[in-house]
Amino acid sequence: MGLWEVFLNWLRSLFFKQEMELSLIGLQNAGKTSLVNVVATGGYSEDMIPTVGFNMRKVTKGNVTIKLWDLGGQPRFRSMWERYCRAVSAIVYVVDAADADNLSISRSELHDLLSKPSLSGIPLLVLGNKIDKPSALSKQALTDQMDLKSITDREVCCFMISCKNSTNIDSVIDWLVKHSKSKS
Ligand SMILES: Nc1nc2c(ncn2[C@@H]2O[C@H](COP(=O)(O)OP(=O)(O)OP(=O)(O)O)[C@@H](O)[C@H]2O)c(=O)[nH]1
Ligand SMILES: [Mg+2]
Repeated sequence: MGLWEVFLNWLRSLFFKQEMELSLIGLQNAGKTSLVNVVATGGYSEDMIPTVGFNMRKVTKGNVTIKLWDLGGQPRFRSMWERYCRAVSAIVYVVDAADADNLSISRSELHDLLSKPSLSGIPLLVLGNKIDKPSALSKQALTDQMDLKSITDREVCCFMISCKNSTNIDSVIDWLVKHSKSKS
Protein backbone atom coordinates (compact mmCIF):
# COMPACT_ATOMS: atom_id res chain seq x y z
CA MET A 1 0.00 0.00 0.00
CA GLY A 2 1.33 3.41 -0.96
CA LEU A 3 1.71 6.16 1.57
CA TRP A 4 -1.13 8.09 -0.03
CA GLU A 5 -3.49 5.12 0.39
CA VAL A 6 -2.50 4.66 4.03
CA PHE A 7 -3.25 8.33 4.57
CA LEU A 8 -6.63 8.05 2.82
CA ASN A 9 -7.61 4.99 4.88
CA TRP A 10 -6.68 6.79 8.05
CA LEU A 11 -8.73 9.79 6.99
CA ARG A 12 -11.69 7.52 6.14
CA SER A 13 -11.52 5.77 9.51
CA LEU A 14 -11.70 9.17 11.21
CA PHE A 15 -14.77 10.26 9.32
CA PHE A 16 -16.70 7.04 9.17
CA LYS A 17 -16.32 5.97 12.74
CA GLN A 18 -19.80 5.54 14.11
CA GLU A 19 -20.97 5.31 17.63
CA MET A 20 -24.22 4.45 19.31
CA GLU A 21 -25.72 3.98 22.70
CA LEU A 22 -28.44 1.42 23.34
CA SER A 23 -30.54 0.27 26.23
CA LEU A 24 -31.60 -3.36 26.64
CA ILE A 25 -34.91 -3.60 28.40
CA GLY A 26 -37.33 -6.41 29.19
CA LEU A 27 -38.57 -8.59 32.03
CA GLN A 28 -36.19 -10.71 34.12
CA ASN A 29 -35.13 -13.94 32.44
CA ALA A 30 -35.88 -12.60 28.93
CA GLY A 31 -32.28 -13.06 27.84
CA LYS A 32 -30.86 -9.51 27.76
CA THR A 33 -27.50 -10.36 29.29
CA SER A 34 -27.32 -13.49 27.12
CA LEU A 35 -27.82 -11.28 24.06
CA VAL A 36 -24.99 -8.96 25.12
CA ASN A 37 -22.72 -11.98 25.51
CA VAL A 38 -23.68 -13.44 22.15
CA VAL A 39 -23.19 -10.11 20.37
CA ALA A 40 -19.91 -9.38 22.15
CA THR A 41 -18.20 -12.78 22.17
CA GLY A 42 -20.56 -15.38 20.69
CA GLY A 43 -20.63 -17.10 24.09
CA TYR A 44 -23.83 -18.56 25.56
CA SER A 45 -24.48 -20.06 29.00
CA GLU A 46 -27.54 -21.62 30.67
CA ASP A 47 -26.11 -20.58 33.96
CA MET A 48 -26.81 -16.87 34.23
CA ILE A 49 -26.93 -14.58 37.21
CA PRO A 50 -29.83 -12.07 37.19
CA THR A 51 -28.59 -8.55 36.57
CA VAL A 52 -28.65 -6.39 39.68
CA GLY A 53 -29.15 -2.76 38.65
CA PHE A 54 -27.34 -2.52 35.34
CA ASN A 55 -24.17 -3.35 33.46
CA MET A 56 -22.47 -1.28 30.78
CA ARG A 57 -20.58 -3.00 27.97
CA LYS A 58 -18.87 -1.56 24.90
CA VAL A 59 -18.88 -3.70 21.78
CA THR A 60 -17.22 -2.82 18.46
CA LYS A 61 -18.69 -4.12 15.20
CA GLY A 62 -16.74 -2.99 12.14
CA ASN A 63 -16.24 0.72 12.73
CA VAL A 64 -19.25 1.06 14.97
CA THR A 65 -18.76 1.22 18.70
CA ILE A 66 -21.91 0.25 20.57
CA LYS A 67 -22.32 1.25 24.20
CA LEU A 68 -24.87 -1.11 25.74
CA TRP A 69 -26.78 -0.50 28.92
CA ASP A 70 -27.94 -3.93 30.06
CA LEU A 71 -30.62 -3.31 32.67
CA GLY A 72 -32.04 -5.60 35.32
CA GLY A 73 -35.57 -6.77 34.51
CA GLN A 74 -36.86 -7.62 38.00
CA PRO A 75 -39.74 -5.41 39.19
CA ARG A 76 -37.55 -3.43 41.61
CA PHE A 77 -35.30 -2.26 38.73
CA ARG A 78 -38.00 -1.27 36.24
CA SER A 79 -38.41 2.27 37.55
CA MET A 80 -34.89 3.09 36.35
CA TRP A 81 -35.46 1.89 32.76
CA GLU A 82 -36.63 5.30 31.59
CA ARG A 83 -33.55 7.08 32.93
CA TYR A 84 -31.25 4.80 30.93
CA CYS A 85 -33.28 5.17 27.74
CA ARG A 86 -33.28 8.96 27.50
CA ALA A 87 -30.05 9.47 25.56
CA VAL A 88 -29.99 6.30 23.47
CA SER A 89 -30.16 5.91 19.68
CA ALA A 90 -32.48 2.92 20.05
CA ILE A 91 -34.35 0.94 22.68
CA VAL A 92 -33.98 -2.84 22.40
CA TYR A 93 -36.84 -4.61 24.16
CA VAL A 94 -36.28 -8.35 24.75
CA VAL A 95 -39.23 -10.69 25.27
CA ASP A 96 -39.14 -14.39 26.19
CA ALA A 97 -41.30 -15.64 23.30
CA ALA A 98 -41.75 -19.00 25.01
CA ASP A 99 -43.08 -17.58 28.29
CA ALA A 100 -46.79 -17.09 27.60
CA ASP A 101 -47.56 -16.42 31.27
CA ASN A 102 -45.54 -13.21 31.37
CA LEU A 103 -46.39 -11.77 27.97
CA SER A 104 -49.12 -9.46 29.18
CA ILE A 105 -46.82 -8.02 31.87
CA SER A 106 -44.12 -7.59 29.26
CA ARG A 107 -46.60 -5.80 26.98
CA SER A 108 -47.79 -3.40 29.65
CA GLU A 109 -44.23 -2.61 30.82
CA LEU A 110 -43.26 -1.84 27.20
CA HIS A 111 -46.25 0.43 26.57
CA ASP A 112 -45.72 2.15 29.94
CA LEU A 113 -42.13 2.89 29.04
CA LEU A 114 -42.99 4.22 25.58
CA SER A 115 -45.59 6.57 27.03
CA LYS A 116 -42.85 8.61 28.75
CA PRO A 117 -42.54 11.96 26.94
CA SER A 118 -38.74 11.89 27.38
CA LEU A 119 -38.52 8.83 25.14
CA SER A 120 -40.72 10.03 22.30
CA GLY A 121 -39.50 9.15 18.83
CA ILE A 122 -36.65 6.84 19.91
CA PRO A 123 -36.59 3.82 17.52
CA LEU A 124 -37.64 0.51 19.05
CA LEU A 125 -36.34 -2.95 18.28
CA VAL A 126 -38.42 -5.75 19.80
CA LEU A 127 -36.71 -9.13 20.01
CA GLY A 128 -38.70 -12.31 20.59
CA ASN A 129 -36.03 -14.53 22.15
CA LYS A 130 -35.79 -18.30 22.81
CA ILE A 131 -37.27 -19.44 19.49
CA ASP A 132 -35.27 -22.65 19.96
CA LYS A 133 -38.00 -23.67 22.43
CA PRO A 134 -40.95 -25.51 20.85
CA SER A 135 -43.46 -23.39 22.77
CA ALA A 136 -42.14 -20.12 21.32
CA LEU A 137 -44.67 -17.85 19.59
CA SER A 138 -44.47 -16.95 15.92
CA LYS A 139 -43.48 -13.42 14.95
CA GLN A 140 -47.08 -12.65 14.00
CA ALA A 141 -48.42 -13.90 17.36
CA LEU A 142 -45.77 -11.96 19.28
CA THR A 143 -46.50 -8.78 17.27
CA ASP A 144 -50.21 -9.18 18.11
CA GLN A 145 -49.76 -10.05 21.78
CA MET A 146 -47.29 -7.22 22.35
CA ASP A 147 -49.65 -4.88 20.50
CA LEU A 148 -46.80 -3.52 18.39
CA LYS A 149 -49.11 -2.23 15.64
CA SER A 150 -50.48 0.38 18.03
CA ILE A 151 -47.04 2.03 18.28
CA THR A 152 -47.15 4.67 15.59
CA ASP A 153 -45.02 7.50 16.98
CA ARG A 154 -41.63 5.91 16.16
CA GLU A 155 -39.87 3.34 14.02
CA VAL A 156 -40.59 -0.20 15.26
CA CYS A 157 -38.93 -3.37 14.10
CA CYS A 158 -39.27 -6.94 15.38
CA PHE A 159 -37.03 -10.00 14.99
CA MET A 160 -37.36 -13.49 16.39
CA ILE A 161 -34.05 -14.70 17.78
CA SER A 162 -32.35 -17.40 19.79
CA CYS A 163 -29.32 -16.44 21.84
CA LYS A 164 -28.79 -20.13 22.48
CA ASN A 165 -28.47 -21.05 18.80
CA SER A 166 -27.32 -17.59 17.60
CA THR A 167 -30.37 -17.43 15.31
CA ASN A 168 -30.90 -14.03 13.62
CA ILE A 169 -28.20 -12.32 15.69
CA ASP A 170 -26.71 -11.03 12.40
CA SER A 171 -29.97 -9.28 11.53
CA VAL A 172 -29.97 -7.65 14.97
CA ILE A 173 -26.41 -6.38 14.52
CA ASP A 174 -27.23 -5.08 11.00
CA TRP A 175 -30.24 -3.19 12.31
CA LEU A 176 -28.20 -1.70 15.15
CA VAL A 177 -25.36 -0.63 12.89
CA LYS A 178 -27.84 1.06 10.52
CA HIS A 179 -29.22 3.06 13.42
CA SER A 180 -25.89 4.35 14.67
CA LYS A 181 -24.92 7.97 14.29
CA SER A 182 -21.71 9.48 13.04
CA LYS A 183 -19.35 10.50 15.79
CA SER A 184 -19.33 14.29 16.04
N1 LIG B 1 -33.63 -21.79 25.56
C1 LIG B 1 -33.09 -20.58 25.61
N2 LIG B 1 -32.74 -20.03 26.79
C2 LIG B 1 -32.20 -18.79 26.78
C3 LIG B 1 -31.99 -18.05 25.58
N3 LIG B 1 -31.46 -16.85 25.92
C4 LIG B 1 -31.32 -16.84 27.25
N4 LIG B 1 -31.76 -18.01 27.79
C5 LIG B 1 -31.74 -18.40 29.22
O1 LIG B 1 -32.60 -17.54 29.94
C6 LIG B 1 -32.10 -17.32 31.26
C7 LIG B 1 -32.04 -15.85 31.58
O2 LIG B 1 -31.09 -15.21 30.77
P1 LIG B 1 -30.47 -13.78 31.12
O3 LIG B 1 -29.68 -13.37 29.90
O4 LIG B 1 -29.78 -13.78 32.41
O5 LIG B 1 -31.80 -12.90 31.25
P2 LIG B 1 -31.90 -11.33 31.57
O6 LIG B 1 -32.96 -10.77 30.68
O7 LIG B 1 -30.57 -10.69 31.50
O8 LIG B 1 -32.46 -11.35 33.08
P3 LIG B 1 -32.30 -10.16 34.20
O9 LIG B 1 -30.87 -9.77 34.21
O10 LIG B 1 -32.75 -10.74 35.50
O11 LIG B 1 -33.20 -9.04 33.76
C8 LIG B 1 -30.72 -18.03 31.30
O12 LIG B 1 -30.86 -19.27 31.90
C9 LIG B 1 -30.37 -18.19 29.84
O13 LIG B 1 -29.54 -19.30 29.62
C10 LIG B 1 -32.37 -18.66 24.34
O14 LIG B 1 -32.24 -18.13 23.26
N5 LIG B 1 -32.91 -19.93 24.43
MG1 LIG C 1 -29.44 -9.67 32.83
